Formats: sequence, C-alpha cells, structure tokens
Amino acid sequence: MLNDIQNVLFSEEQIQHKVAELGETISRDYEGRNPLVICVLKGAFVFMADLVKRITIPLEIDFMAVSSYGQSTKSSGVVKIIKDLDVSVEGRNVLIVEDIIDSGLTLSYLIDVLERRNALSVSIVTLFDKPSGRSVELEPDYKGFTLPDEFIVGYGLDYAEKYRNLPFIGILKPEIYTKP
Ligand SMILES: O=P(O)(O)OC[C@H]1O[C@H](OP(=O)(O)OP(=O)(O)O)[C@H](O)[C@@H]1O
Ligand code: HPA
Ligand SMILES: [Mg+2]
Repeated sequence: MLNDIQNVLFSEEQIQHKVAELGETISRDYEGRNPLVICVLKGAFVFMADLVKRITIPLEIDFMAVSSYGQSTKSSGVVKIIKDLDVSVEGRNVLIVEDIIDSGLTLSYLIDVLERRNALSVSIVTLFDKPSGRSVELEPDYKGFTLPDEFIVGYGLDYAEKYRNLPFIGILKPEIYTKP
C-alpha cells in the first residue's frame, strides 16, 4: 500500500495539530447549543473520531452515508443516500463533518435535505477544501487545509475504497489510476 504513494502531502502530526485547533474553535462557537454533529460516511469517519475528542462541550452525534465517486476520481454528479440519520434534525444546530469538499455537490445536496427537514442551523466543517474542483458555489464555515488540484488519499479518503487507513494524506502515483 505504501508503495502506491508518490508523496506525503500532510503528515499525521500536521493533521492532528489542525484537528485540535478546529475542535477548540468549534467548542467556543457552540457553547450552550448542544450541536448535532453529523459524520458524512464513509470518508469523514477518521476525522469525525479525532475531532469530537477535541470538542469540549456537550454534543450528540449521528451518521449519514452518501456516495458519488464510486470507483472514479471524478464525481458522478449523482449523490446517493445510502444510510440516513437515526434522529430528527428539526430545531437542532447541525454541524456537518466532511473530510473533503471538491465539486461541492455532496454538501450542497445534504444542506438542502437538512434545511428542508427544518434544522435550526446548518454549518460545515471540512478538513480539506479543493476550491479548484467546485462545480457549485459553496464555502465551509470551518476548514483545515486548502488543497491543490490533486486527488488525495488517506485519513479516511479512498481511491476505489482503498487507502482509508493511512494515518497521513498522500498523493498516489499516476500509474495507479491508469492501471487496466
Ligand atoms: O464535493 P464533492 O465533489 O461532492 O466530493 C466530496 C465527497 O466525495 C467523497 O465521498 P465519496 O462519494 O467518494 O464517498 P466515500 O466518502 O464513501 O468515499 C468525500 O468523502 C466527500 O463526501
Ligand atoms: O481528492 C479526493 N480524494 C478522495 N476522495 C475524494 N472525493 C472527492 N475528492 C476526493
Ligand atoms: Mg470516496
């Protein structure tokens, strides 16, 4: 698996430092608001687990699974809900936890769904933002790192379901994408 990585873009230490900063800011902003923190599966599961440990105020968590990339490095443009929330968002301060915003299609779809279900507020925290990939306008409320126009893997992010368990963020060797 490590053989497939061309270079490391963010080390485990850099990521953990940023996650701690985000946790502090969110703890301050959501004091007294009992947020419902929603993890967008699968990619955000590693970030979610690390982030909530750095949030020091009471909160609740839930999970939603959506997918649009499948076996590709380009969004299909069709966002599918694979698993829905267990709890109602009505009247809740919702914080969506994403690993990456690329085209913005996944989140603009999710925000729309949650607003139609009458959430009191909907905000976004993403660890990675790739503004060059956008096909719809979307700005996260909290973000960790801005990315160049490259497909990244690790720390929850996959290529064709692999590499999610790498503790750092890497860029794959080009031949991995072009293999028959
Ligand atoms: O801004 P976008 O272009 O929509 O891309 C971002 C989304 O794509 C990835 O999910 P994916 O559909 O690959 O599902 P996964 O999390 O299960 O890998 C990623 O985890 C985000 O949810
Ligand atoms: O750069 C990426 N890596 C992994 N999954 C993704 N989904 C959107 N962009 C990416
Ligand atoms: Mg994916």
